Amino acid sequence: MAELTHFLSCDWGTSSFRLKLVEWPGLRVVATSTSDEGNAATFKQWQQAGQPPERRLGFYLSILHRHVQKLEAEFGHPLAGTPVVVSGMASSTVGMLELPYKDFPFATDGTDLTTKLLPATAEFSHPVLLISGVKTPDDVMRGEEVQLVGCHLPATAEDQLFLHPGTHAKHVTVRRGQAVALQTYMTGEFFALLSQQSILAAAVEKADDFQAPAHRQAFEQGVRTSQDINLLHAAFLVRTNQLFDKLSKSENFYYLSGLLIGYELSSFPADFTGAVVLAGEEALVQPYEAALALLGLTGRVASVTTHGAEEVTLRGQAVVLRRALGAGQLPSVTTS
Ligand SMILES: O=C(O)C(=O)C[C@@H](O)[C@H](O)CO
Repeated sequence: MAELTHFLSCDWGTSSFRLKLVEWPGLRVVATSTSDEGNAATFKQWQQAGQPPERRLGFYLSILHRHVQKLEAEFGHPLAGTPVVVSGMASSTVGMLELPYKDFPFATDGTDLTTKLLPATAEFSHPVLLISGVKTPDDVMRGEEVQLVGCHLPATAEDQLFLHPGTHAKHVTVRRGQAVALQTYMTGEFFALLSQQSILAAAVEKADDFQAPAHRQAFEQGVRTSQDINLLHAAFLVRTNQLFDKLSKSENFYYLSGLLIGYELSSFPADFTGAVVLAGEEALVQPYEAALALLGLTGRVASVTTHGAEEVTLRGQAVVLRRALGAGQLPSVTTS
């Protein structure tokens, strides 16, 4: 038996899989294994495999196992017994094991999130702490609630707005240490569908240089257009931008991004003057920050602070892991 020195952080989303070996309690990432084996693709594979329902958990754990082996090889030590903390869509209808949502409101210090502990077995030698999502009467999230907890928001008298860009962008209102309202915007998913599967695919080319002046300009043009023109018409302008040589394909990528983010932010609450907390992948946080400024929202609110996705995921998972350790649900020692 040895003292707990590491945990495995699994952020298993709809379209991506991320496993990290993390030092405990310092939260330094030692090794990472990522893939596009998101829950949507894994669930499809599971359905195609035609196995009985009782094998589903094992099917998902075998993917986890393969990634743990990669980390083990990189780390150079066995990881048997090291706990895995899993957040995201793994607890959903398309995940390894469906867990019920925790109802809103929930405490932003992470004390009342729903979790399930799956003990280590002969096939998978790690206890798994699976974190469930949260729901309002008409909206849900899985994964972002852990990142919200990882923002370590102070319980202020003034409302805070947690913005999480992504496939399903989340806007969560926080009041005195409680998350009280949620709206999901399918911004990232619409972007993927329009830019990859519609007629606009021929007019758009993926780019990853938001700061290039021409890209930034095209993005800002998209944000401005979103405030004046109907979405269904403005989307077609992506095609005519290219037909009439107004924008290059990579500029169009940012124009479409600006359009959709602009439409999403159109519903920013008119009377909100509190603090905005923007957390997510850097490539998404940057354009949201720019759009907030362009729309005059940055000047109107108390502050806009930003956090990276990895930082808030690890900190949020650490809160939940610490709670499980404190409650004696998990041994504070590993078996290797
Ligand atoms: O719980 C579910 O079934 C969801 O669809 C939640 C989803 O929106 C995630 O929060 C982000 O992809």
